[in-house]
Amino acid sequence: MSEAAIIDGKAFAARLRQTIAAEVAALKAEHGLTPGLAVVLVGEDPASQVYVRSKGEQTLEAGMHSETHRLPAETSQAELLALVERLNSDPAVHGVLVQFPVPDHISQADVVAAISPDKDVDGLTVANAGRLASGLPALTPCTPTGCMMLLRDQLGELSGKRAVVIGRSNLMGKPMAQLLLAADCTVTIAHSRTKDLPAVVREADIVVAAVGRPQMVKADWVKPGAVVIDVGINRIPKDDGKTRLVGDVAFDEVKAVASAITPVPGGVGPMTIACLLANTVLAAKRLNGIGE
Ligand SMILES: Nc1nc(=O)c2c([nH]1)NC[C@@H]1CN(c3ccc(C(=O)N[C@@H](CCC(=O)O)C(=O)O)cc3)C=[N+]21
Repeated sequence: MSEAAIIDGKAFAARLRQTIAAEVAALKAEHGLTPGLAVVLVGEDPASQVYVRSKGEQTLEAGMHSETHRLPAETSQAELLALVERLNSDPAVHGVLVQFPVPDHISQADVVAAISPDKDVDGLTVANAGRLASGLPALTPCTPTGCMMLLRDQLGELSGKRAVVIGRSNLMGKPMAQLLLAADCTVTIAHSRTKDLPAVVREADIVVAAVGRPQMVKADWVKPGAVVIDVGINRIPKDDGKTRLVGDVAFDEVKAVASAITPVPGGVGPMTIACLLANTVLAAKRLNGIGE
């Protein structure tokens, strides 16, 4: 067997952002509509600051309206909810994203519940999760949406494939499973209580790893020729005291077995932000009654 193709999510995301920029230009010219994204960051989590900055920059590069609301860590839940309410009714804003994690004194569930489903570009509200599960038009979470694009590009038809999703979070594992199911895959959701996880993963034509455990998925867990999508973003210490980014998959060994694999960084991560822009454009069109 030859080595796996390395799926270039960075390049794919750059092309997707160009397509989005062209669509934004057309919306401006034909409808006088500028899609707008508001990102809210509470506190000073260093990783979140980096992500939020990239989101703002890429939103502007696509020709969209961008606003970033940076609130101190002591912000009360009531203050945060009041900001979300204001953004819900602001006609220049079509997407509202509150960056996670939020500080411990704020309930993530309450924050999500306050976001208008029509502006929920994270696809996290109960309304959007239910719409996705029911096969209705929805805003779908960005990371799984990006994974689906990479899978379709790699495999073409997904119908009938066996997919194993490792991880069951509301942001990633559950919506990923729903999207794969909607594409007619046979889907298993595995998690920390799954018995004999390696044997379950070995059944899969498509493996999506989203557990947050560095390099957990080993070569002997993977069926030869499977496509492996690595959603993990783990910082591990290097010998020189600095850190490096690794996924949930033992990349160097798994690439000898898989037919295609996403690297970390440069795989799924860049797709997440590109899909956030795509969701914001979609929300702007739906809010303004413009057909897809
Ligand atoms: N409400 C909310 N929605 C989110 O979608 C959300 C969130 N909160 N909180 C944190 C996670 C994480 N996340 C990433 C986005 C981009 C990269 C990304 O661009 N990664 C690059 C670079 C990574 C780096 O160098 O640090 C890569 O993998 O190549 C990674 C992770 C969105 N998240």
